[in-house]
Amino acid sequence: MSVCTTHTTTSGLIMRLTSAGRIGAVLRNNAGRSNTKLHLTGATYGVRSLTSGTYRVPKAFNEPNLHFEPNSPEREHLAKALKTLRSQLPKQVPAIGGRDAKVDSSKPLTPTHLPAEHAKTFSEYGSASEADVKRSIETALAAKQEWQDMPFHDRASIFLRAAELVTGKYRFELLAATMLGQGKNAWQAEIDAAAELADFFRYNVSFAQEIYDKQPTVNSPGHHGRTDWRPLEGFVYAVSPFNFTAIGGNLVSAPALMGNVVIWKPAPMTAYASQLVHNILLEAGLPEGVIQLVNGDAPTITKAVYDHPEFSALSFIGSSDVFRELYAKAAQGVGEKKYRDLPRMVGETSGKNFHLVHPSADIAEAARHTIRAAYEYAGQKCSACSRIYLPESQAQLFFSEMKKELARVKVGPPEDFTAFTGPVIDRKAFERVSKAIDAANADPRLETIVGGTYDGSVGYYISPTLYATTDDAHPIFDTEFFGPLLAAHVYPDAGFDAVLAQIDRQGGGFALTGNIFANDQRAIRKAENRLRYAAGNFYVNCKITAAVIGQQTFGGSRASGTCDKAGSVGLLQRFVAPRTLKEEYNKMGDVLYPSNY
Ligand SMILES: NC(=O)c1ccc[n+]([C@@H]2O[C@H](COP(=O)([O-])OP(=O)(O)OC[C@H]3O[C@@H](n4cnc5c(N)ncnc54)[C@H](O)[C@@H]3O)[C@@H](O)[C@H]2O)c1
Ligand SMILES: N[C@@H](CCC=O)C(=O)O
Repeated sequence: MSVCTTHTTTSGLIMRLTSAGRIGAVLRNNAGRSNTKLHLTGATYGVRSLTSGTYRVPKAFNEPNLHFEPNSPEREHLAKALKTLRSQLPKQVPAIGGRDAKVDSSKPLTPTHLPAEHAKTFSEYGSASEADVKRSIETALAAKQEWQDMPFHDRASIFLRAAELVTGKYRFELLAATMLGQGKNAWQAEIDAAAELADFFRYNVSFAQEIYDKQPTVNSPGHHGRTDWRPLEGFVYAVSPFNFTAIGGNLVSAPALMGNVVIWKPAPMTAYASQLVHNILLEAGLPEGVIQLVNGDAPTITKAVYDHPEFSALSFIGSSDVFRELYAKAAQGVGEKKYRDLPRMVGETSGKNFHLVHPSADIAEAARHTIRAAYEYAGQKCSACSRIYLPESQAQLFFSEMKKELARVKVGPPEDFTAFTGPVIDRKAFERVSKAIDAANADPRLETIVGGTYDGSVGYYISPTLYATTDDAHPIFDTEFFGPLLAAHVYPDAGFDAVLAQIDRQGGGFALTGNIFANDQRAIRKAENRLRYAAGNFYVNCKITAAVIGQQTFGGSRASGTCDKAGSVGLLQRFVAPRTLKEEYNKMGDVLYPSNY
């Protein structure tokens, strides 16, 4: 029989000491409800493994895509899921996520609208106050010890189970949420909210295994060196953008898998889709406090996070300006010695991505790739093509191929399966892009090849637009519009070397994605060499969007980000603080060295 005494720690962790020296702990969440029970032995917290073996995680694989052809069963399932979701709108999303989280109806909720139909409210989300965020941080920190002590195989199991939930039970719900809430068509939602999300969960598990496997291989006789891949102390702040449901999933799963706890602030337009992802992780067995989903005003949430001494890393994806602001604030805090650690800044941001067409290229193929890269999802992928460089001899052919193919492209709402592309995300985006179009239409240096129109009466629609110019210094090549707006520079065929220098120089300081279309291998080699720092992802004879997890790691440098590469070991590595261990098996015997005699 063991006797229990109970102690409450400042972090809200209640520990029971038993006469047998075992510690039982009950974690409490914000509301003070007990939600997790565990038994701990001696001074060790967490769930111990009582089985033996160095387990290997299953090999990761890319989720096979569904294609939604007419009359396919998946198209039918998805149409049904869309209809169901529509009938439930607006979806209410609590300020703080969690298994039993409820919307506080005494507080105002913020609406989001369907990008394709702005008169209709899609979600209404609650806003966390500074005090709510502080409590969430404490809840996360209280969950940390148990989480980081959980054997890796068990942590991995949770994310592998989540991948199965994403691709099975919740696939169509996730797709419908991403389609209606973020304005993606079926295919764009499929490659994001089903495939990429599951791929991140599965591949991150393999990347984590790779990290843990990295151990010293050279040991002097009688010595043994090891690496303890510690999670960071404190907590990680993850801030995700509107345009990919999967990105939020990666921003939280990468640090969490390595034993960290995370405060997750998703973009408002993904409040509902992010809640689904969070709930999937909880259903897969993620302990409640490990990822704290917090909605609301970005500066308020950020203030609470940045005021906390245990803020240890920012994991950000979004625009360059916001990242710079968050980076600068963190640096200020570092200067003021606000934090125990030197918080890691991990961020992927904006792009001004290019296609380069060489005179030797297959022009019709280059045009098809360009349409997908520039106009899919209304040009709202960070990787989207927004500047293209065309040789004078091929420019007219390229333009006529673009016109021919674009005549087949339909712009419409996500529920119309025949629509190739849809609206931009919200009024702010619509105003930004339509203003740029007005300016371009009135600019005598630019020739309108296609598009140049917009219609915001029902949804935020901008027609796929292409301008051409011979002005090699036009500011249109330096601004990220984040819409279906492409600008072409027509260069003299003999000026290939000069255009390489121009591409490297232009792009608003960003360096995310770029490519070359060419059949001349010497041109490909030259472009690969000269544009080495102009893009973090450089492609040859294919479009610059749609990197596949496990195949093309993703991320840029210069102003585009810290280039830690989503979908790689590199990203996970940012969320560990390795400890070096060395053990000697021999006795020293003598303090003096032979040379001292
Ligand atoms: N490089 C990549 O991998 C990648 C991927 C997706 C999107 N992006 C970029 O993201 C941008 C589009 O996404 P967006 O419109 O959601 O970006 P955004 O910068 O407006 O918002 C990103 C996130 O930051 C939050 N945020 C905004 N202001 C903030 C502040 N002052 N303090 C704290 N948080 C704040 C937002 O609420 C959101 O959660 C584009 O620039 C695109 O290129 C980059
Ligand atoms: N990784 C995606 C882009 C993500 C940003 O929006 C791509 O490669 O197209």
